[in-house]
Amino acid sequence: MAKLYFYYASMNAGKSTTLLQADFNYRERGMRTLLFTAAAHDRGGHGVIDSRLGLRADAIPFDAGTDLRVLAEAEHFRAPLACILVDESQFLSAAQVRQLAHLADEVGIPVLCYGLRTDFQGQLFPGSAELLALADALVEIKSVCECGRKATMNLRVDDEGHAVREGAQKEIGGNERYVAMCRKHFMQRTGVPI
Ligand SMILES: Nc1ncnc2c1ncn2[C@@H]1O[C@H](COP(=O)(O)OP(=O)(O)O)[C@@H](O)[C@H]1O
Ligand SMILES: Cc1cn([C@H]2C[C@H](O)[C@@H](COP(=O)(O)O)O2)c(=O)[nH]c1=O
Ligand SMILES: [Zn+2]
Repeated sequence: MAKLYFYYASMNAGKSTTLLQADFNYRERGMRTLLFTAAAHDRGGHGVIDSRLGLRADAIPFDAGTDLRVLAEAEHFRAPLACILVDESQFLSAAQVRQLAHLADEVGIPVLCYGLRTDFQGQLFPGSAELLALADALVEIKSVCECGRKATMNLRVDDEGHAVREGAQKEIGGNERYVAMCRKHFMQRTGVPI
């Protein structure tokens, strides 16, 4: 049975790199894949998955109105897909995650989602919450805080490097705007009351 996977991590942990390696692995064996990424996440260009190691691939951009099930079924009908890979899956809606679950369960295509677990306030993203609830496999991709502990949280910083505590959940950016860190240091820097 095809499965729905959620590979989750903090920022700068290697999610996009791992996705692009998995994609290459399928394609070098002659199998067809379908890639999605969030339209809003245009750090490396619109509809592009880019890793900090320099790997890049074009992907179908999704926004709130995208029906991933319809798009994937049409592609699968044209020529069978071996796998669907979704980057920035924290930005999926709950309904879109259910579309992906349908593709795994009813169409038989494995779906690999890569994304953040929590935002700059330590709250789940909508897509991450639904993936944590529905995925067959939850796989953590690990990275380290400056102290050597596992980095599980994402601190948003301003231009002076000060912690940002309030703001919209979605703010596209990279290493200049976010620092992955362990929970202890995230709590200390944000001053979140216990
Ligand atoms: N030149 C490099 N050589 C090896 N690793 C690198 C290099 N540049 C960045 N990295 C590593 O790549 C990882 C970030 O990869 P990326 O796929 O962009 O992360 P994510 O998608 O999780 O934000 C980090 O662990 C970083 O240390
Ligand atoms: C923590 C957090 C992140 N984002 C955005 C910032 C980036 O554009 C992506 C994550 O990129 P990655 O390096 O591929 O992991 O998500 C956001 O909008 N809000 C947040 O709280
Ligand atoms: Zn730390």
